[in-house]
Amino acid sequence: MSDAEVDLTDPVLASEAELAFEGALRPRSLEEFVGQTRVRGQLQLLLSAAALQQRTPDHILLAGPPGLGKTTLAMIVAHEGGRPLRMSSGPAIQHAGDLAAILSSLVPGEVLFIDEIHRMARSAEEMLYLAMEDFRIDIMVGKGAGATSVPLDLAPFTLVGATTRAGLLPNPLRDRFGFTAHLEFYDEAELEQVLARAATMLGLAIDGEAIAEIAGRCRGTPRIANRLLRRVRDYALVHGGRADVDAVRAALELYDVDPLGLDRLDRAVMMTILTRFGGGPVGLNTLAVSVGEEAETIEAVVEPFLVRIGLITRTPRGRVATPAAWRHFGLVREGVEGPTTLPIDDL
Ligand SMILES: Nc1ncnc2c1ncn2[C@@H]1O[C@H](COP(=O)(O)OP(=O)(O)OP(=O)(O)O)[C@@H](O)[C@H]1O
Repeated sequence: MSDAEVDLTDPVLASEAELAFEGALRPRSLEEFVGQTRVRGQLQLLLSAAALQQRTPDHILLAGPPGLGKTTLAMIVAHEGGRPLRMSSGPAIQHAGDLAAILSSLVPGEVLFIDEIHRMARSAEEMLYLAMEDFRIDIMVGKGAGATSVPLDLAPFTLVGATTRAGLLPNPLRDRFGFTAHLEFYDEAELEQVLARAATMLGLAIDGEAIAEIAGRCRGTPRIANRLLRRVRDYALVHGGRADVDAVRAALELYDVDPLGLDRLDRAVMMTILTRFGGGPVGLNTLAVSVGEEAETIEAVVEPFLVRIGLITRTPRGRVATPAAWRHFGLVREGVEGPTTLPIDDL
């Protein structure tokens, strides 16, 4: 996908240009990593203890929505311990053999990062149990009645698994991680730090007010913060002006990112709940069909943000719009008296 096709507020990484841009901005140490104070402290302790005992650190599971820093933390785990890093992902491991090839070629102490670990093949998952616990796998040789299993010792390694859907991992796999970190959305002060750091690295002169304006619109997600900053930089460059708050507002209006950070898909979801289903409740699949998007995207990307900023709630019968949502979209629920619009500050 080209840079121009990237949806600006989609927290999932998409374009090649962005990959290079992110690589340049990635923090390299826990100290440089902004926010997630608790997780940072926990990881620091785990890594320091392993270093003192001269052993490989425990396996680590990183859970949380896309773009919050899971890949960055995996790289930091390797970097801080001076260990090599091997990167793979669940969708790339479709057979136990794919995993056996990776595991058998690890060098002692290597960090193996498996992104989207919940999408790995079931047969590979089972192989991973033994590998994580005993640094050993059983390889099946031959077929049918003559098949035998040959044990293969592995070099000790640290598995860092990342998932946006921790609930989808089978318990035996989840239990084999020595530590699970739940990454949280970032608050605005933290996002301002992420943005200020990125602006410095990009050599972009931007004032505090402009940074705060971007921080308020990036859905608690550093990846989106960096992406919006890039568009603001382009805007200032093309218009020959400063990257000030006016440039931020103009650039983000151009890209259809509203003051709450809602994009076109968020708005489509909200308007569907509000106008087609009278505010809900609406089931996830019905909602997905109505807006023409995959249920998984709505559940993993759109919904957590809308819940977080208080525009919808999840009930056993489906998604329901909150009074704040009616106000934000300037709508009135049938049969309910009230003003049609209230300022966004009221949310
Ligand atoms: N705590 C942080 N401090 C500074 N920058 C950060 C932080 N977390 C993430 N970033 C920035 O956001 C970008 C995205 O982070 P990263 O790729 O680690 O997210 P992710 O959770 O692995 O996403 P995905 O699950 O989609 O791969 C990084 O390139 C980095 O520049």
